[in-house]
Amino acid sequence: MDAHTKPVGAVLASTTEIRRPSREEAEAAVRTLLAWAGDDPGREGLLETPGRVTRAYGEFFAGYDQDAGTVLSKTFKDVGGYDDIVLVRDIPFNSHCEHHMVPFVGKAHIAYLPHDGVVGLSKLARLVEVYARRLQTQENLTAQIVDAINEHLNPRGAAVMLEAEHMCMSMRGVRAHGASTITHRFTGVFAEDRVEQDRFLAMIGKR
Ligand SMILES: Nc1nc2c(ncn2[C@@H]2O[C@H](COP(=O)(O)OP(=O)(O)OP(=O)(O)O)[C@@H](O)[C@H]2O)c(=O)[nH]1
Ligand SMILES: [Zn+2]
Repeated sequence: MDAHTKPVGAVLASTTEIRRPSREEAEAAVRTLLAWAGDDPGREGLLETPGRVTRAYGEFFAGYDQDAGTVLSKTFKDVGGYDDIVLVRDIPFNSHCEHHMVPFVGKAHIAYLPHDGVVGLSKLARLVEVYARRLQTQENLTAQIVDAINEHLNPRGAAVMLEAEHMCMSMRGVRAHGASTITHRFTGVFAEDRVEQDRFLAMIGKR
């Protein structure tokens, strides 16, 4: 496969292969946006900006080149028979909304009930990064995290809650500063058993 012909967003609905533009083409697009904003891309202060922006995009959207299966591939079974809730809360994340390409910023709370071993705790935060570093809706991000946990860890249940502020709602448009959006998804035991759901909510301080 040509270095610039990668499946972009292969996990999204479309699996169409889109040619990845070269860095030079991406930098030219940034110069176009600078001029569209009303500035002069040729002035000294902006000369290096297209290079910086494309490098920043490389970080913001690194998730397209990452894979949840790789992150969750290593599990541990020697945990003293522990089989209760494993919960990591307040995992900070930054993502970009797919409608406006501006950030939404918040925290993720992730829990699962182990079935056949546990995963390293840092891997849950890495899993959030795999999907947050793409263009997203908060609902899709929530669903993708839960689906990956179910697919790769096969737990008795999984619970994910995200809380985030969307800059497209605070910096522009309706300008609802401070409004936060909460999404959650419960599967397995967390979906079937209100007691387990309540334990999750209590552990993240929502009850
Ligand atoms: N459901 C959902 N909506 C989102 C998310 N991020 C941004 N949005 C919304 O996407 C919608 C896009 O609406 P449009 O009417 O197409 O675009 P717009 O004219 O820029 O909308 P306004 O933001 O209301 O000015 C807006 O209501 C945003 O608030 C998200 O993660 N989930
Ligand atoms: Zn938006």
